[in-house]
Amino acid sequence: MKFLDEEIEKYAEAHTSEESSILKKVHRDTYANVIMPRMLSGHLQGRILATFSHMIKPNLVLEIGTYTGYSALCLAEGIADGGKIITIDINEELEEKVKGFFQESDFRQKIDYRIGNALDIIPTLSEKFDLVFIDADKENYGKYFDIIIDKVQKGGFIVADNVLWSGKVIPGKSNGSDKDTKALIDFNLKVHNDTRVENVLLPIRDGLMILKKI
Ligand SMILES: C[S@@+](CC[C@H](N)C(=O)[O-])C[C@H]1O[C@@H](n2cnc3c(N)ncnc32)[C@H](O)[C@@H]1O
Repeated sequence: MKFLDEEIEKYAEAHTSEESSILKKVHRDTYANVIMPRMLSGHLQGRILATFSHMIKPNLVLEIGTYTGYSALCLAEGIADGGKIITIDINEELEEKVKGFFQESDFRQKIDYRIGNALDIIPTLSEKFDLVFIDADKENYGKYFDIIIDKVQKGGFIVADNVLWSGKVIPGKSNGSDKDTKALIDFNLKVHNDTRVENVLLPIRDGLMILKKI
């Protein structure tokens, strides 16, 4: 399913700042050579993530789900001097390619790329994050929230991708029985009812849940 009406998406992209040359390269290479390229955030969502990063000016960012590095490069754009993004992915097959992209970018010093299961790595992190982007396996979204919430600064943000799941989270649009749909329905309800955060569900692309820790 296309996330947005095609004409609207084209118009929005035509009136949005261009991607950098490295982002264009990651995009092109991912679509030519990597399976499931639709997982990559893309032009419009990438500029939104970069804008959030510029607005927050974070010292420390955590990303769960690097894939080919597109969103990590966008999130790195607004990081304060001396700050960094830790980005985690379980897929070691993409490691060399992604390292090459990061190395080629202006943000090579700011990106700490780790390979492994985020559920194992996150509990070992002692940092406090200003911004967290959750974009990995949907069935663990609730667990990711539980293990990161105490590692987010007061006033910091968590952004979770794909929370609309092509509309399947809407009552009656699916029977809600596949595990990813069920996990996202549970996640949306869980964070909406959690008094430690304020939230807004942005119906952009496949849905971005924005949580502010209060
Ligand atoms: C949707 S893609 C990420 C897309 C990327 N954030 C972007 O916008 O370009 C999801 C990624 O999560 C990774 N992933 C899945 N389960 C994981 C886990 N338990 N720990 C770390 N990464 C995981 C997958 O290997 C995949 O590369």
